[in-house]
Amino acid sequence: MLQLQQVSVAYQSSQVVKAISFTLQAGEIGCLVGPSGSGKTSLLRAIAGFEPVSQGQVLVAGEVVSALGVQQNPEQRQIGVVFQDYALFPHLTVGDNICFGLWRQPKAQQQQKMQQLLQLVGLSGMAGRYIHQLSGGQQQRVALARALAPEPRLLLLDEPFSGLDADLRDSLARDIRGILKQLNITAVMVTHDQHEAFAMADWIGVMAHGSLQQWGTPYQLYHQPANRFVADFIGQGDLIRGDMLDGFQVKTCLGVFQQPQHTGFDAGCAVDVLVRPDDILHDDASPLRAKVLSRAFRGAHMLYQLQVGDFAQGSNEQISCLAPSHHQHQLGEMIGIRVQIDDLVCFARTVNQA
Ligand SMILES: Nc1ncnc2c1ncn2[C@@H]1O[C@H](COP(=O)(O)OP(=O)(O)OP(=O)(O)O)[C@@H](O)[C@H]1O
Repeated sequence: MLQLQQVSVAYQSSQVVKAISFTLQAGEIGCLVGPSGSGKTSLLRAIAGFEPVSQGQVLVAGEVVSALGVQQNPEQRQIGVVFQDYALFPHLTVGDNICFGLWRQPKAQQQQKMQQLLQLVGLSGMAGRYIHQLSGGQQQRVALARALAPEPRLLLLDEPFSGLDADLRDSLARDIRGILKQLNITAVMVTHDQHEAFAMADWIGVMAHGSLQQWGTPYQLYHQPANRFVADFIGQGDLIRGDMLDGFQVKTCLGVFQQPQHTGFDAGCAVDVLVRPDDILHDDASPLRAKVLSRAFRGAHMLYQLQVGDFAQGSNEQISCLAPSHHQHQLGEMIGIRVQIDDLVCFARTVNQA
């Protein structure tokens, strides 16, 4: 449904999006995440037709809508956009906001469509209200209904939840995903919040400095990050030193870990091994001991920062452990841990990190 082939975007001479390619099938939701300035909005604007591409092409339903010398305007593309600030018309009612893009249709048809959409976004009975009479979450639902009204081929959402508080963001993201799936709408959302991306996306693209670092499912990004940047940006984790015993096994201060596929590193290579907090299980009976350096209460869980390795040898490796919060341990205490790494992720150790 949406295909990006080597898409670049430049402002004057500076290239801010660099040769990005990905594909979304009909009904799939993709999210672009990345730090501020990584080029997410510029890429979204190029897909929408608000910015030209400086290289590559964008295809919607197999048709080239952007390429060098080709620039369909946003209306021709039949793309709906939901902006960060909702961009609703304050002088119009909810109903009139939703009908705004339907002016070509007969009034009765507009009203019917509007009522259907209000029901879909959970705002039945609110057609007569003005925008300032709605909460932020309700306003965002109106913005979604307005973008969906002309039945776009593709929906683009630019940081749609950033003005809302954290609890509401998560639940609205899940609701909106449900609505888009119900309508089988293909969508691309930009966010810098990975939790939002996890709640919404079938596919996530991680961007840094204008380049796509990895395009994958949420599971792949978390468990099989392609590089250090993705490992660091997605989820929490620590890197500990490892030495490859062969292509499949690595020795660390937490023991030897292995995986059935070749790691890409040969015997003797010095690597860093990614350890996620959920790889570390707290177990008082375990002979593997770790020292509590700090702890942070997270409601159901306590996040412990632990020192591991041979302390006598001056090891200062640190990992995190997410333990049920009714296990209360003091700073400096030695606790038992077990390690359960299902996906082994190794990166070449760089000189300054040795
Ligand atoms: N109209 C413009 N003219 C010139 N440079 C721009 C323009 N818009 C964005 N940029 C620059 O392009 C780069 C990418 O910006 P962009 O807004 O696409 O990033 P982003 O990842 O969406 O950031 P944020 O999360 O802060 O919105 C930045 O360095 C920005 O300063």
